[in-house]
Amino acid sequence: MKARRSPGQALSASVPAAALSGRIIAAHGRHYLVQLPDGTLQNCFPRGKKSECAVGDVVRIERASADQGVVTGVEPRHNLLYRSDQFKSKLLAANIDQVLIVLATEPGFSEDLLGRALVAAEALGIDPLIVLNKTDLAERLPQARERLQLYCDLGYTVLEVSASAQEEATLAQLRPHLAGRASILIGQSGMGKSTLLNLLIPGVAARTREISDKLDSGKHTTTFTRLYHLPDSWGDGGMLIDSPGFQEFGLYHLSEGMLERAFPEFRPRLAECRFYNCRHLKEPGCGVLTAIERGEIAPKRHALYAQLVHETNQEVPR
Ligand SMILES: Nc1nc2c(ncn2[C@@H]2O[C@H](COP(=O)(O)OP(=O)(O)OP(=O)(O)O)[C@@H](O)[C@H]2O)c(=O)[nH]1
Ligand SMILES: [Zn+2]
Repeated sequence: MKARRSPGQALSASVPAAALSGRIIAAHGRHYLVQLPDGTLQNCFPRGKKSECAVGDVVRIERASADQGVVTGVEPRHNLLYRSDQFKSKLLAANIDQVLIVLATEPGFSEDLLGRALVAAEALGIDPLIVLNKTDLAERLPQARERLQLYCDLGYTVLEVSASAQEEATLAQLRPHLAGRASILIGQSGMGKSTLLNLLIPGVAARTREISDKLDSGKHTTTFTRLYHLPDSWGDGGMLIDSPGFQEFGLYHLSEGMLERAFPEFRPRLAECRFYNCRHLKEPGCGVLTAIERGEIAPKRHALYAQLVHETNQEVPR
């Protein structure tokens, strides 16, 4: 077995009593912006070399100067969403309730990325919400619906919206799902993530500039993960986290045992496998493989599972 240290583990231990407490609302490498209860933003850095935090983390800080601080501790997390391969981990967000996967009718979306985002959410035990945007492009809609039918059949919620052509209707559809919860937006480039964010967070451009100015301290503009508060009128403490678009969604940190359970359609079959340690790849008497033969599990879902199992077994080069 590989020994895997969870990111951020090193920091969780000691929390000094008299420190200030706030939430990380933006992160760029080891540079964090921490929002304090009075609304001020502090530029913060972790103390230890290995210590990592994520947007959404509630941290204790010690003020080093008027607008600088040192992160001295992290409150226990409910969860931590991250990507990883055998070389590195990339933290996405902590303490989230929902993964909002933004897809579009045009350009075509990557089903691989969708599948991985669903697995990541399942592994954390949080809800995924699939949002199909640009439904106003009517000629592209049937094909997108066809590609998403499998995921509807698996029980995932798919909302059809049009962020630029039907603003009010889109807001009305999303609001009940987002209000009072912490959601992270995930999507490939071009799906309309920024358009959605602009719609959901009034004044987001100015807010982003403020964060960017602080975080970059006058240097080049980079992309980074940011947390926005949903409008007060939406009710209690809802948050939306925007992550920079990415092409790869490695889930190296998920063990085979976690992977098999992250496919909801596999779960009822696991007890049917002849061998208690069945890997569901080519074992005789496998409940999952039998269900595929009967047409009850989609081969492409199993192909994704097999690929993730392959990736998680990659050796770390010495
Ligand atoms: N027809 C249509 N176009 C849309 C809709 N939403 C967004 N777009 C367009 O799709 C393009 C991409 O939208 P963005 O919001 O920039 O997409 P993004 O996912 O943030 O992409 P990146 O900025 O590359 O990360 C823009 O030209 C938008 O105007 C929609 O509901 N319908
Ligand atoms: Zn099996």
